[in-house]
Amino acid sequence: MVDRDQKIQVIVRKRPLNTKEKARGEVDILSQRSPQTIVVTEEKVKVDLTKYIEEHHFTFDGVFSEDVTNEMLYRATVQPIVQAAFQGAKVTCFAYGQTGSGKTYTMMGEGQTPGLYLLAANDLYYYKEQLYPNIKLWVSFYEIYCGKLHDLLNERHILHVREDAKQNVNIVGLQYKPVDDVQTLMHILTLGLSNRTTGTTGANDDSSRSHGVLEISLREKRRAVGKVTFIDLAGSERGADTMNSDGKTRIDGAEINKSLLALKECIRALDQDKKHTPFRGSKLTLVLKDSFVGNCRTVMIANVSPGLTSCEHTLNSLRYADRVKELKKGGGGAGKNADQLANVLMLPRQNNNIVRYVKNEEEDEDEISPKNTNNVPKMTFKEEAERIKTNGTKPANKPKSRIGGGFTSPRSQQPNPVPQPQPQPPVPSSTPIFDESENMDLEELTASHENLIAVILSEEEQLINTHRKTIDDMVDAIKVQMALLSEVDKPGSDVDQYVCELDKVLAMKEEMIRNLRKQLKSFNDHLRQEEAMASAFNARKSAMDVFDLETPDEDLLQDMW
Ligand SMILES: Nc1ncnc2c1ncn2[C@@H]1O[C@H](COP(=O)(O)OP(=O)(O)OP(=O)(O)O)[C@@H](O)[C@H]1O
Repeated sequence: MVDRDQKIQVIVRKRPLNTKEKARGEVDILSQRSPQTIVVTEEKVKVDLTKYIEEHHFTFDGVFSEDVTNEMLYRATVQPIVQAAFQGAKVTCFAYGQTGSGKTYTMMGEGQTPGLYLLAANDLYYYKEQLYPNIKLWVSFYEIYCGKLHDLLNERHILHVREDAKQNVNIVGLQYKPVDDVQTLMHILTLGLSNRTTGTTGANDDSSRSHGVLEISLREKRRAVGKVTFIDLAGSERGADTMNSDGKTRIDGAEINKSLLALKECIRALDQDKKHTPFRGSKLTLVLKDSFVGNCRTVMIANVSPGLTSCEHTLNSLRYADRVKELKKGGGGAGKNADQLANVLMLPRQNNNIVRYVKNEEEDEDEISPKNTNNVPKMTFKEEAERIKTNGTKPANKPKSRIGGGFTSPRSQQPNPVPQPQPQPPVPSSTPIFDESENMDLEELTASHENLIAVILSEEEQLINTHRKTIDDMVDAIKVQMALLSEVDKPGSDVDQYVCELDKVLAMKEEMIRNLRKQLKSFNDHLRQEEAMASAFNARKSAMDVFDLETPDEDLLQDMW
């Protein structure tokens, strides 16, 4: 059983071999040696093709074998800390692991077997009824997919994250449903899960590429008391799709990778009582900011698959979990390379020569958040419009406008038909396509790729916001022009005034389009650059694989001697 006073518990759960794996005659490579230890038995082949076995030992707060039920797991891990939520704690439980390793089975359960969501809810209701009758439970359920938040209880509506003046992170528009009993919660969860799996389309879109976040908040009247949050993380191996042939899959994979690395750093900061938590490192950690500061109880469950074919992923999952919380310094699965592994990207080991580094804890959080390396000015469009209003087109001794001036016509006016934006011709890329790639090694290439993906993700969001804002402003501009026309048609109207106002409106429209196209071009250039970088990487990687085959590593040569 976990120690209820410990802030972080890292535990490992092994699932049984499934029917397919058994039918294939797969060997079980995982054995639990003690309640805290698990051993991976990896079969390796020397260059002379003789086989040998390498054992990897890992120690965690708890190791649970395939015989352990969801209920047993719950009693030992989450139940001891659930009640703390009524005393103001933020209880958070993560399920981490490769696709198919049992994350959803653990969280949601299957058939008649309830998962942690329902087992915890049962206990929360029990405590509420027995001890805290004034507290109400509210549920929200959303997913983070490709860096965007979707409300699973509101038809996958896109949600936006905002930080207020007090630096509280708010998810604007997220629906919270009151739940008075476990049956209602069950119903809500089923609805949310159906939105999670059916709401996506396309070959690469599935729930294993998204993080599912279920939050049960405890509130007394309007006051937040505490909360229990469950996060069914994206399949950990999805982060290795960063050099896939499909651009969307690559960007999505990089986002997953970034979020899992940022999550590891945030939990480590919590574990080590660091003053600074790098929660801005990803959308996932930003929305979970609350779970990394103050009165927190966190359980990370690393789900692992036992089959030989999953060996690489299982080792990566165990190494990740090992780094989340170091139980014994320099030990566990990290072994002699602990320091280096602290920063290694958790890619399958065939990509081991691709080493990527994240910032260490001492560095400023702003350095960890994606850098805005593009040339798009930081100025918001509103500021840009203000600038034009005040500097750009303001005529000297401007007569007071008869129609109020400016773009913002009152919302109470009759809506005008929204003009469709003119189709934009493709913008030729003038940015040099990744000239330096030829001089970079794989490590530098991977780091640059990571930065570029961060830029692309933030540019995409900015571009869509600017586009939306441009359409709104264009509608306002049309209203202003219609008002101008109706004024100029009146007998005795001031034509000079009309000319001056119309000129101002047209100049602003031109500036809007210019700004939008500038962002579009930068985004487009970066997408092309990313493609070029991915193909440079793949070419370099293939060359290295050939080299690796021809050059056996030193350990193996020594073994042979
Ligand atoms: N502990 C377990 N006992 C019995 N069956 C299990 C266990 N864990 C997982 N399974 C089975 O393994 C399969 C895959 O599990 P699950 O869907 O939970 O994986 P996952 O990690 O959530 O994958 P994804 O990332 O695709 O959502 C399911 O059919 C599930 O029934």
